[in-house]
Amino acid sequence: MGSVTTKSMANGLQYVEVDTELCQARIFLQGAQIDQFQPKGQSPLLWVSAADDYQVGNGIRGGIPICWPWFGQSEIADFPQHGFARTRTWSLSSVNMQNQLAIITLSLPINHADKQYWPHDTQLKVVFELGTRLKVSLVNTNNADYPVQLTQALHTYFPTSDIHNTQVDGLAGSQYIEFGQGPFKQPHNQVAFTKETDRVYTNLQPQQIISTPEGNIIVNRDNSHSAVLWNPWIAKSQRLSRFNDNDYLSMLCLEAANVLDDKVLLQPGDSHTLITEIFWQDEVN
Ligand SMILES: O=P(O)(O)OC[C@H]1O[C@H](O)[C@H](O)[C@@H](O)[C@@H]1O
Repeated sequence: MGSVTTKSMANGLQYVEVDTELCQARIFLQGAQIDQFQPKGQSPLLWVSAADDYQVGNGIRGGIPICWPWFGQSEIADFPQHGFARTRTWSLSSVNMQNQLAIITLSLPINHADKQYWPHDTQLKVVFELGTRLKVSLVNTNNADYPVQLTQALHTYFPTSDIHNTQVDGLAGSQYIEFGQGPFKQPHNQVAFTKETDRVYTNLQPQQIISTPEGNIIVNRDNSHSAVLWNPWIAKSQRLSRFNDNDYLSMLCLEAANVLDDKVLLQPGDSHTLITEIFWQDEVN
């Protein structure tokens, strides 16, 4: 039998600790941010910077920050990068065990202050399904009587022991925008890392494979035709908060998204679920 326990850090940050026959995981209520997921007998699937000190009000530099209700910079100056969901305290709505899967749902209460950013009557929840795989479903529902538009991303940080021996496959047919330039046609099915990479891909196939010296990580997306591929490389690593100068050697982000022409347009009463599922290709069962 597994255990799912709610705990607190000394500074008050609350988290849900999951320890089952299939995996070990940890999800913070702040940001509904999962920072640890490790299938039993396998390597961790999520990366977190050793420089992060888990402060109240900061997103954690690793795991899966939830970028919502916009990705990147808002069109409105002074609005926070990647929205506000990643620094708010979410409510733990339910915890279930189904077969050996732990299923944990959190929802985001929109308080009075947040209405300056998001005045719309919508509901946001996230469902984590934790087994040998990690499935994350971000569910938006529009309760307003007018259409609502948003962008979003599950900003997943993946580990590698050597970025120089890491590549991402499954990019054929896509196009990308990088550093404000483009769109460029993606020339090959795969990308390796030799410099700062910060690409917003559109028209993207639903599966990518990250090959690392530790093995292949499968990244599936559903209801998403866009994704962000990011490695800050040397100079940006030195400027990033909660990030060590050499951290770029041991991580990459591949972020399941709804951005650019893949943004979400919700008609009154409609729902949309952005899904990502990640697992080691050679699962141990
Ligand atoms: O530092 P943050 O606000 O967490 O953003 C971290 C990164 O997120 C995304 O991947 C963006 O494409 C990058 O440009 C940005 O640097």
